[in-house]
Amino acid sequence: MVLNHPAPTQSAPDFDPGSQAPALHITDLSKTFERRGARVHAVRGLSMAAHRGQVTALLGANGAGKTTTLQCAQGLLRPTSGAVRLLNEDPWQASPEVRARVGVMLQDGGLPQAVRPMELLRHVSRLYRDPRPVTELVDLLGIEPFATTSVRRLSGGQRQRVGLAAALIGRPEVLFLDEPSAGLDPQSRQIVFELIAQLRDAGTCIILTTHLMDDAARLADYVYIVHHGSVAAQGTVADLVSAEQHAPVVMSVTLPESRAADLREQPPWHTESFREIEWTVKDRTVTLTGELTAPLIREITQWATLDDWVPEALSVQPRSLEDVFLEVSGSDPR
Ligand SMILES: Nc1ncnc2c1ncn2[C@@H]1O[C@H](COP(=O)(O)OP(=O)(O)OP(=O)(O)O)[C@@H](O)[C@H]1O
Repeated sequence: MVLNHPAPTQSAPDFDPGSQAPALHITDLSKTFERRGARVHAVRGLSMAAHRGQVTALLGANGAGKTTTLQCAQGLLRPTSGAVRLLNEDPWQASPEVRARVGVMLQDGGLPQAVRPMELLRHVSRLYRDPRPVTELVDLLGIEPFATTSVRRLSGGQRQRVGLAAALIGRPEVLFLDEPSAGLDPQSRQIVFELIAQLRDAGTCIILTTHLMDDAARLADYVYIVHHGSVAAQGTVADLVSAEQHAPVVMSVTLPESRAADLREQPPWHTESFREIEWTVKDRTVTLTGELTAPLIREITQWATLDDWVPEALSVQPRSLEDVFLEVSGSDPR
């Protein structure tokens, strides 16, 4: 994991140096808006890269700057400063050829309300030279039952699926997905996730935003945690939760009934070396939370096995992506 404090203007990593240049490369991007006379810094010095054949996730709390970043990357917003290269062009001035190689699914589908999904998809398909057959996407995403119902009457999850189909018609090399699983029921979510994995395996560069840890953990090859408009941490999910960088946070030991009194005597967590560790005792279980380094874990296990008895339960839980996220983004809602 790379933790970035404070928001630096670091250049984004080349995830696989042996492969081609990143399909999307953002360097030191900033975007400010004027709102009622005040300046809003939506993105501040954000750098990132996204590669073909990979899913890159922007993970962040509400208002962190994810959508604004994607909109700059898609050429829908002009950056205040910084550089964006999408398929080696500036997306703000991109040629129609480059635009045709990019698929975008906006939050909540971003679809016109009055049209029916089938009409819409057929219309979109006429814009491309070699479109993916509409019927194939309708089947794949289970759109058939509501293909002739106007978008206005569709549920959020149905709109998402139509939006995704529309984004895929042009066989995009780069696919942007803003909150792809928002509003999806578990079955649709599964279908969408499998589709994303297939597209990734076929070489598509997929860039998605989410605030769902689960989505990022399941889908992403590389994660950028965005906080207050810049990258606060980045890495693969495995890197981000790595026990080598930061020790597991939670350890619990349950003593057998016969040793319960030991919890009240002089266990190691009363010593100076445990001063940064929080601990609680409930019944016969002690739970320790904090930066549990190997020596501290050894002290606990030695204590628990001192007189040749075996604890009733002993567990060390690794940090989850959510723990990491809360650590870098803080726990206050925005
Ligand atoms: N057009 C705009 N005018 C003024 N402020 C804006 C505009 N667009 C975004 N912002 C502000 O910029 C900040 C970042 O917004 P953005 O939509 O990029 O965040 P986000 O990470 O996508 O959030 P969410 O998860 O809620 O979609 C927010 O404070 C938002 O209010």
